[in-house]
Amino acid sequence: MRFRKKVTRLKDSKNGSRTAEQEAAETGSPETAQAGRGQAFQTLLSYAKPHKRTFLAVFLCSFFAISADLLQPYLIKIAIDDNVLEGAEGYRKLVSIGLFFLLLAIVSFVFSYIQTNLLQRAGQSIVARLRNDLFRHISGQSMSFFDRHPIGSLVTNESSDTETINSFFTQVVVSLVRDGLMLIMVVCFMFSLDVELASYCMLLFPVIFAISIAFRKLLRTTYQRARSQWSRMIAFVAENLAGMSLTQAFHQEKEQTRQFNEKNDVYLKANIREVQTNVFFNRSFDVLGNVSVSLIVWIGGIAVLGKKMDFGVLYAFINYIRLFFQPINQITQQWNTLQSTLVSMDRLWRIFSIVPEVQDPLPKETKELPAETVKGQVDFNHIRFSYVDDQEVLHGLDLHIKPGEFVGIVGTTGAGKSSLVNLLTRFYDVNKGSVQIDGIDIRRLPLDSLHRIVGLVQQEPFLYSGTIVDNVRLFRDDISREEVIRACKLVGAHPMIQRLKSGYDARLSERGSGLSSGERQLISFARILIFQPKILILDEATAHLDSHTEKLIQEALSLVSQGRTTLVIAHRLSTIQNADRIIVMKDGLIAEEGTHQSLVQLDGYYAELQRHARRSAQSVAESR
Ligand SMILES: Nc1ncnc2c1ncn2[C@@H]1O[C@H](COP(=O)(O)OP(=O)(O)OP(=O)(O)O)[C@@H](O)[C@H]1O
Repeated sequence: MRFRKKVTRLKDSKNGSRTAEQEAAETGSPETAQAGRGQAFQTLLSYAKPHKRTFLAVFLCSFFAISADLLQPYLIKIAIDDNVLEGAEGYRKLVSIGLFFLLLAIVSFVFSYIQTNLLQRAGQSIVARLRNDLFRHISGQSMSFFDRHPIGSLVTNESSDTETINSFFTQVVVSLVRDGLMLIMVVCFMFSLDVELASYCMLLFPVIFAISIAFRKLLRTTYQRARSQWSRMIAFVAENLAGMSLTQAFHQEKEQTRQFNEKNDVYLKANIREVQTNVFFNRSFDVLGNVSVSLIVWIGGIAVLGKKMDFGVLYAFINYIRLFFQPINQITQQWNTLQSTLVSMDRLWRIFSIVPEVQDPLPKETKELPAETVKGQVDFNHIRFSYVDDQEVLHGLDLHIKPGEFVGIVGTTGAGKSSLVNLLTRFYDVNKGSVQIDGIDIRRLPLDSLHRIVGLVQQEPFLYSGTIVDNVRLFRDDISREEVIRACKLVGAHPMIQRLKSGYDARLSERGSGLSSGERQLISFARILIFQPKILILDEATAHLDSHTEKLIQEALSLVSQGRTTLVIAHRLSTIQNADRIIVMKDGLIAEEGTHQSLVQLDGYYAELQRHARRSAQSVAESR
């Protein structure tokens, strides 16, 4: 991955909290942005390196196309000064000049066509590779990364930021090459026609330079403002779409629409301001161009009247001064694209420079633990953990689970149940203490082995867009359809799948919508039977399941937990009544532990939770 190789790796601190550099890279302090821009730009160019032959061909095509364009006014000058007044002889030459003019137009068309195609192809393939690298990089990030980066903004990175980089190659680079070349050649033609008049025109350069400098900061600020408002709006839309059911359930549509309108308005204003600045900037060159033409007509006209200059030369000069402003106009119009490239590059660089907090161990520290030999002993040794510095969530928790033990975890919301199991999958790393499997610190296990050993059934299981079969075997073709069907039958998902129109080939829509959360959990259970992890974590569905699905889940759970160490975060206490041990969590610590019977007898926090659950169930039943 080029971008990742080249950027400065921002080192992660051992205990999981982020370094100052990492904070700075993510929050984008100006110094970091400045430091990163050079590297980011170099990296971007390294993406272009494999296409250097194409860029050379583009340069040659531009040269031929521009030469053909610029010869045209010169031909007309020859026609006017040398042939128009020559009678029959001049007429024949005029016909050949006309044909040559036509030939030049065809040459210009052909080379421009080839150049545009070559450049588009190179630009698109550069960006396709960049998008791949970015997607792979984001997919390899730890959960803390996703806590800090809204999905909407990552979508913007993956879509519009990479597309902007494409515009850089297909517009900015082409403009710099083609228009830069054109400018140089126009100046050469002007000097070859009349040195004095050409020298006057050179006075325009400092004026153009001054205008560009005057607008530079304003253009950048307005552009950046518009872009950040845009990405705020997209992030808002992405979040809202993900939480649409909640919005509707709590009749938040009006409020959310109001907030969206507000963001949309701010973006609209920022956008208008940006467009106004651009138009003003670009049109100021038009004005300068027209002033120059009138000066040339005045100075050149006097020279023609005084017989110091041929009329054809003046005609060609007027054409060239117009052509002189054309590339300048084009180049300055690319200013915006260049600005957007810099902003996008900055943003991509910030993402690319984030090293995942959770990583594979170094080779010398790696311990192999083949999945077949795992016994399933799990030890949480005095673990301390915080998502955010200074806000500890788990405070030195100790928990030792025997191979094959079924452990239920209960507690009030926010007690730290999910945080605890997230440490076992290494979605996050502990700040202090250690988590071990069969006596080996899980930070020493390669992540892919760890994830083969520890299986997870989430509260809201994620299903990919694809068929049921794809989702159970996770797109692995070496697992047969028959195995998938057998697993689904065992967990009791078969009748439900058969009710779907295309059965096992039914394509699930995004995130498995179309299936209830209980049904999605059943599919996840089938996955467990296919992949056979030695340790199973189940975050039980919180939604009220109908009694039939609840029974199916209970049965599936007792089936899949056989022969594996199982940790179940239970929201319904009935799920874990038969657990070997129940852990009761409170404020990031274990408050009580024991079997259901012993905890009821203790009449402590667990008994209180149970009474509370019973009261809630009663009031739900009464309200029906
Ligand atoms: N991604 C996160 N970033 C910051 N804080 C978090 C994050 N996830 C959880 N927390 C905080 O950590 C604490 C423990 O949360 P956790 O999700 O582990 O509790 P829980 O017992 O699983 O609760 P629930 O039953 O509601 O799922 C809470 O105070 C919560 O606000």
